[in-house]
Amino acid sequence: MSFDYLIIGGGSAGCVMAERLSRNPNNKVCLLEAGPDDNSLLVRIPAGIIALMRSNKRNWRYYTAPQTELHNRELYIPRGKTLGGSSAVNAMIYTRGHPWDYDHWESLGNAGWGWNDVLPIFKRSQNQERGASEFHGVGGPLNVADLRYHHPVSNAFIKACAEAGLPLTDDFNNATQEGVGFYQVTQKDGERWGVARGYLHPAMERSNLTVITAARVSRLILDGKRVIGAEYTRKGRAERVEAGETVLCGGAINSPQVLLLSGIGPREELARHDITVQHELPGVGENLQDHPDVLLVQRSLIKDALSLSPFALPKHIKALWQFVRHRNGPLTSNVAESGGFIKSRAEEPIPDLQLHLTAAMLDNHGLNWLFAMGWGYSAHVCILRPKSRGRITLNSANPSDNAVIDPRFLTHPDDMEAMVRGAKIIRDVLRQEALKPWCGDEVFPGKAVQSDDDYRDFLRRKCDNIYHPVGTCKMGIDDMAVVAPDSLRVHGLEGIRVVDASIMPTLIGGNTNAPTVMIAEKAADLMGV
Ligand SMILES: Cc1cc2nc3c(=O)[nH]c(=O)nc-3n(C[C@H](O)[C@H](O)[C@H](O)COP(=O)(O)OP(=O)(O)OC[C@H]3O[C@@H](n4cnc5c(N)ncnc54)[C@H](O)[C@@H]3O)c2cc1C
Repeated sequence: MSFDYLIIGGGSAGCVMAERLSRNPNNKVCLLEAGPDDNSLLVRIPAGIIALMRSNKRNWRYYTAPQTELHNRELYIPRGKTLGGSSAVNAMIYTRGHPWDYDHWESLGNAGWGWNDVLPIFKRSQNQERGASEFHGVGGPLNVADLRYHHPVSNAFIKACAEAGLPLTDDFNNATQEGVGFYQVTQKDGERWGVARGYLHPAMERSNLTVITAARVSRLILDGKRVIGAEYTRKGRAERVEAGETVLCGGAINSPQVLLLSGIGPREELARHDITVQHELPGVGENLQDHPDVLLVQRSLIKDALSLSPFALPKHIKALWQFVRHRNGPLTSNVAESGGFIKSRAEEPIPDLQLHLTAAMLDNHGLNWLFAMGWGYSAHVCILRPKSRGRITLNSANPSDNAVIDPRFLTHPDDMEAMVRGAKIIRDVLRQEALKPWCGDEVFPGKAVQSDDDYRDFLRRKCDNIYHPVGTCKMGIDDMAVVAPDSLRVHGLEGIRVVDASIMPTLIGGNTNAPTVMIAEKAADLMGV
């Protein structure tokens, strides 16, 4: 098979690329996705995230390497494995980060990626249901809506934040970002509106776009320094596809893995696995950044939480009816309805913490079933610009082995101290008057945690991640950069670009789906399509 363009990975970025590249009927475009299609009720129903978190079918279900600062725990890393990628399994929160993040990218040598350059792209890629404004656009493919359902404890959490002296806001995507409130979500008419729904599904009507699912790319095919296609396996058979240009959209974990398997990366890492060096590029897999996150959990006196208890069954049946009949009620919840961006101390120039409140008892990403059968609520706090840096390496040269994911969480001491400040702030919020009707026993951090050392110990035991790995094929002009800012072409190679969350030079201060869509839209602009 031969195409003009080959897209590897049908996730957030891959869906945008497929739509943009196939707009011109003269372009023959092929999209290879490792997972199945996204035709699933669990994907459509927003609260389906609870089941997708455990899915073997549409979730890669990765684990990190042992984290040295976290008692060598191996942390769960869910990633979407279906059309739409992680946008098909995510919490649908629509945030972009702070304008500073993009001006910072530009200051690192990435001309054209400053806030004033990217704001128009964010605006044109969205359909803001509240209407157009200085910061929002209408008519774009990504539908951005207010939640149709708010759990009472999410409301009380916002009030408690105000009582604790935190600012409130009704828009996290303005110039300041600061404040607590309800998140807006990528939903439409009460259903998840992932990037596949917004971009890919309409484009799949086009005869010049071929989408092949269950096709896992094992390596790129090179002719000298030019990439001419890729090999993939489907139903146990090895296949190949050739293309004039290949766009790698495998996400921050799989894109570097595919490059490494193809002999593109740091010499020593390739040598360790007897992979012939096709192109030495020391930055591939380096610079991994993710948001470390911890949960503070309260038991609830009122039994109204999202519980997996059998006693909650009648409520769940009613919720299903509300969803089926009216597309509203608890099943339209994104399960992290309220939260926001705050400063961990007065001298921070911009918010350095993000909060998410879940009206459920959560431990280990909800994978702890027994715990989730309790009645309670959980407040996440994460630091937005961690200084720790990790890496993606190979387990082996076998393409069906998972990569080694080592975010090295909290290895930078400043990250630990910011997490301690964050945990203290949230604990204070959870004790405020507005939450008193719910406030039962504290589960985490627990009564014994009082001193700063206790908090550090708590974080070593419980700190985890909140699903935003980026940076492993970073954009830039320095020695460790993998792609060039003016084209997203891989340095030193022809016929190959990387377009996904892995190109972020630094992690933005917010959830990463909308920024990934922006990256892909901008990539298409740079390609002139
Ligand atoms: C549980 C969860 C909750 C999240 N919540 C939010 C949120 O509320 N808001 C937000 O903004 N962000 C959220 N995120 C993050 C956001 O969804 C991601 O940052 C974004 O989707 C990343 O897009 P991507 O294109 O880089 O990668 P992905 O969307 O992960 O896409 C990569 C695609 O490539 C495919 N692939 C990988 N390797 C291969 C291969 N070898 N061959 C073929 N195909 C391959 C994968 O199956 C996948 O479909 C969440 C993520 C998760 C996992």
